[in-house]
Amino acid sequence: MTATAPAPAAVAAPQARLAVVKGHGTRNDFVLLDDRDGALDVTPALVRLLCDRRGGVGGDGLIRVVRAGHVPQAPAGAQWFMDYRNADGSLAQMCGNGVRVFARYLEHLGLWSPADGDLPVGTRAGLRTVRAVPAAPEVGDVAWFAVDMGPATVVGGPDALADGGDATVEVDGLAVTRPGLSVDVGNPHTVVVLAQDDDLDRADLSHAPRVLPVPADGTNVELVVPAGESRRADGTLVGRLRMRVHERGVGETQSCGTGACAAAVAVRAWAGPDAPAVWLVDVPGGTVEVTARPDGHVVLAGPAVLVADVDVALDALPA
Ligand SMILES: N[C@@H](CCC[C@H](N)C(=O)O)C(=O)O
Repeated sequence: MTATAPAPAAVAAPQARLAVVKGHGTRNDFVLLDDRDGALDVTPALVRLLCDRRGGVGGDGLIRVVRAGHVPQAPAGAQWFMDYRNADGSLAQMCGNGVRVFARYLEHLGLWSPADGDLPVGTRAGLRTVRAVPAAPEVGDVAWFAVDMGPATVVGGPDALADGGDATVEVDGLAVTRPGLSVDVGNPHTVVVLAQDDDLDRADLSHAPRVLPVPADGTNVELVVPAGESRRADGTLVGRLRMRVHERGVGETQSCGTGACAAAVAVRAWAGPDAPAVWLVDVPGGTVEVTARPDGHVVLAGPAVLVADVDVALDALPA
């Protein structure tokens, strides 16, 4: 009689895992992915699943860190490329809150340190440079990052300003259609200035505002209320805005960095040459600072926070 070998103990099939980090800038939140060697196939479906707030990790967008050498469209001068995707899986050219969180993530990965000096980041909108700075004095003694966002331009030029805007925008919850101003910050924005806080609070951004003429590539819509000016101890005149935003490819978010730049540039263009160059923009998720430099570039400053390391069980995501 031959001995029967004992049955092997059941071994669970190894699960496919993906290590990601969750981070945010003024509660505009992102799933961060380290793909430094460009080995991952990040499909729109995977982005949607990871950004899903119930079935996935949850985020307004996904940011993939990849060496610029692995990205044919990366601009010259960058070692790292920020591959930004909206929560619906679509590509966007630029994310102002995201690029600060990108820098914080590189620091966390040991791939860059503020002590190394400025960080040039490749994006689909071109090169953006990030550096560590102290927060605006109105906010307190915390560490921020500042980003040279390049030029932010009123698309229709002076004609659009003279006409009160180059678009009309219909927002649920607001009785009348409003004029909007198109501003290019590398990605498209339409800024609507409202007269009072009440209007801003009443706007229903659970649906996308309807913009005419319909922008060919969609747009991010910012609703803005001017909230006065003040002087800092060093004499700097600072304007203040309240802002809510409906983002292309996402929905209403708690903050939008490129949107804050667009809002400050639009209000400044309407206000004329004596308007402040520095603006604090209060969004539902916090405060960012936008500075219009004499050379036409805008600088966006604000916080960048990492909140969790997540080991995602890819098999658990719905097919
Ligand atoms: N939240 C971002 C902008 C992200 C891209 C935007 N939704 C688009 O499609 O252009 C920011 O902080 O700038």
